[in-house]
Amino acid sequence: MTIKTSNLGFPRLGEKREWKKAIENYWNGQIELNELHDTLKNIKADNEALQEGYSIDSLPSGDFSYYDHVLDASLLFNIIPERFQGQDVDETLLYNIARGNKEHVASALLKWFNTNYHYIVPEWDNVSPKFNQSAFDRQYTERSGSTHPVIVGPVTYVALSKGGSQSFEEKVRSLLPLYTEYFNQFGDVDYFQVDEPILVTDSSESLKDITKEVYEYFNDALDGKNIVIQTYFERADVEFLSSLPVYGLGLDFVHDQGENLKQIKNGDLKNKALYAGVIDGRNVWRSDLETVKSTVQTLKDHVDDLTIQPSSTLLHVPVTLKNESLDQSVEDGLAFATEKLEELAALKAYFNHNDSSQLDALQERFVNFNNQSFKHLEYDFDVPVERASAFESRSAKQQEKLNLPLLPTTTIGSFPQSKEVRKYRADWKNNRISDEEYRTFIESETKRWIDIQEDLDIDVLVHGEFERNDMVEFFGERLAGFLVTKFGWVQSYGTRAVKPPIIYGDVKWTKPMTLEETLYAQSLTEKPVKGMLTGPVTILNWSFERVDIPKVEVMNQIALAIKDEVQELEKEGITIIQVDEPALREGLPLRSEYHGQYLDDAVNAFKISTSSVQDETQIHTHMCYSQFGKIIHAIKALDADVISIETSRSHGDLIQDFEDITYDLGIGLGVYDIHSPRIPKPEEIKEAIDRALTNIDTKLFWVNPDCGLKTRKEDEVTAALKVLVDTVQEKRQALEQ
Ligand SMILES: CN1c2c(nc(N)[nH]c2=O)NC[C@@H]1CNc1ccc(C(=O)N[C@@H](CCC(=O)N[C@@H](CCC(=O)N[C@@H](CCC(=O)O)C(=O)O)C(=O)O)C(=O)O)cc1
Ligand SMILES: N[C@@H](CCS)C(=O)O
Ligand SMILES: [Zn+2]
Repeated sequence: MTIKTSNLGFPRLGEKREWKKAIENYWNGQIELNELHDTLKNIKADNEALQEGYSIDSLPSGDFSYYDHVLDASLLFNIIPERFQGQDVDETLLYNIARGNKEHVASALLKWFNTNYHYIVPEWDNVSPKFNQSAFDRQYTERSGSTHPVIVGPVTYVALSKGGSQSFEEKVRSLLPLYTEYFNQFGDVDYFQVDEPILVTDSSESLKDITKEVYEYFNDALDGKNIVIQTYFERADVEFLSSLPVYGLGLDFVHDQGENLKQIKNGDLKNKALYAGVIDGRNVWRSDLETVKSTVQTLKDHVDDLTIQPSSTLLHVPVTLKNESLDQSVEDGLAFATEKLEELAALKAYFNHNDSSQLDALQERFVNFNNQSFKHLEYDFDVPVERASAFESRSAKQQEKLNLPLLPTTTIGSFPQSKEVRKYRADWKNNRISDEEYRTFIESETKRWIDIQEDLDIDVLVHGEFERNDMVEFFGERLAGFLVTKFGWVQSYGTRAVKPPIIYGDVKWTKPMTLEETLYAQSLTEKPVKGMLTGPVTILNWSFERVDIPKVEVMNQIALAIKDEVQELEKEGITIIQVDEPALREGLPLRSEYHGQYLDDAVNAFKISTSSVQDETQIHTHMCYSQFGKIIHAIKALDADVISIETSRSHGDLIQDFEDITYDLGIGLGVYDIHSPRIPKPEEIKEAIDRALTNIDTKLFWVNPDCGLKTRKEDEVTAALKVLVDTVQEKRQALEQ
């Protein structure tokens, strides 16, 4: 049997983020739409040429996007938020929904399963589903050669959406003729890749009937066109999926704890082509091709029609190693998107042409890397994981020290990372300016923003994080055990990207990382300045983690390092320390059988970092974009004195979770959406506060924006914060009367 190769999706950012730069230039009016089209067309063509260069048998199409592929599906099927209806379906509408405009708020952003990628949540209220030809034409421009169009499947699409009075099933059914119309747009294609990752989650049991209905409908309507149901990130129910009338199944053989392979060996896959995800699509390690070889051999023995591919779209890994200048011994261990395609090509040559030369060369590099020992330190994880006193008594001591007003106001940490800030950092990193010049600049920016915060009359101040490129990469640059890349960008939301650091060895605190900037800021004001750290769970989840030791051990190593930093800050007189954990929810396993262990480990790691402080030191944490329902008890168990959370983009849905349990620790409510340039109206902020205060004790309540303000412009920040502080001051007066 000949084995084929395929790919599920390629990063759209471009090698050096050309995609981001073009779109942002278009938004800023620096280029016209034509030029945007041209640049994006070139990136797409480059991506295709690169994949063709590795003789991938079937390339994805339609995975490229002008913002987000879920939003693309919404435009394709006319699921347009009510407030944006009536406009032409074009780029203006696309970016209005994604970013909001002067009149209307943007749609909500949520995490795509357990990744750091955000999709735009479809809204069903009063929509008129129909097939939009213009949206299709932009998305699926013809390519020559073998291709499989990619689209998010109807069950997943509806499961990820919100609003509307129709039932889940009604929504799915209303889309089926539109998907058919979509399929019928194409002439000859290899197959249709219909992404249904929702079918690897717990919900998959309750979704079986409608899933069956959908794929039976397509089978009747499609006149023999080949559909592959693509799953990833966890094991699937192979027997059930095999019972559906589709041509093939896409399964993840990397993140399935061995369960997909077991099912294949068990003979659960019947009369289906198998699209086997054998190369890790979301971590950066070179594959052990000897092990992959034996997996593929086993699959070959059980399956008649076999295609090998990455375990998921490569959207979640950087484009290429070729622009990096890493030590060879480390680079040997890595494979970004391009190098993963090289691995597929080597496997194909081995299986189809009995040519093992490429495979042997790659395997030699894997072995070189893994022969080095990265585990040598001993750790004492036996440190306090409980605060000395319960919340009530320590919070009284904190208030005595801090003397904060009712409804204290604060921000989440970062202030605008302006072009100037980024330029200074780039100049410093490239040795164009000295350490001293960089430090002087960071200090002047910090001072400017301490003054702005004082003028605004905010109660608890922040230093602004001007010295940080990113809240995780910054710590990755300073902790032992991490390496950072030059161009290892991965899309996070819209045009915003991150460069996750790579954990390759034992993590260790070596010297203070945040002290200088925090103490400098504190020296400028009488008001408290929060120490600002990223927590161990988030550092782990937003890094590419080593896989040679258990994940929990890596998390605890990071936790000890953050504990060391917490203690340094406390020792130097910082009285409020915020340990951000925005990625805690995202790391939740997709199957609930693993939730308990994950949450226990995550809570424990946070508490390793934060429990050793005195009662008087106030520990804050922050989480954004989170759907808290399933983890609310773990959030409470963190025992943070104050948590600040995002609520405004979910239009208040989220606070319900905190209302539903007795959350009796400090809570700061995000009262406006920082992802949008829009300035909030006082009534909106007042409404958000009033709603929360109906159930949350006034004495426990703080007011803050949804998240850090690094992406916003200075005038947007000052205007929005003024509205926030003015509204709170009015509210305070009303409460005190
Ligand atoms: C809170 N969020 C975060 C997530 N994940 C993280 N790892 N970090 C997060 O903060 N996930 C969920 C959310 C996602 N939110 C965001 C918000 C904002 C960004 C963002 O702004 N990203 C920037 C890149 C940030 C960065 O690393 N900058 C570097 C490099 C700067 C740069 O572009 N340099 C230029 C040269 C500059 C010059 O010469 O003028 C270059 O390299 O070309 C830095 O500041 O040093 C973005 O631009 O997308 C991401 C996620
Ligand atoms: N302190 C960080 C948290 C972002 S989730 C910031 O303000 O950007
Ligand atoms: Zn945040």
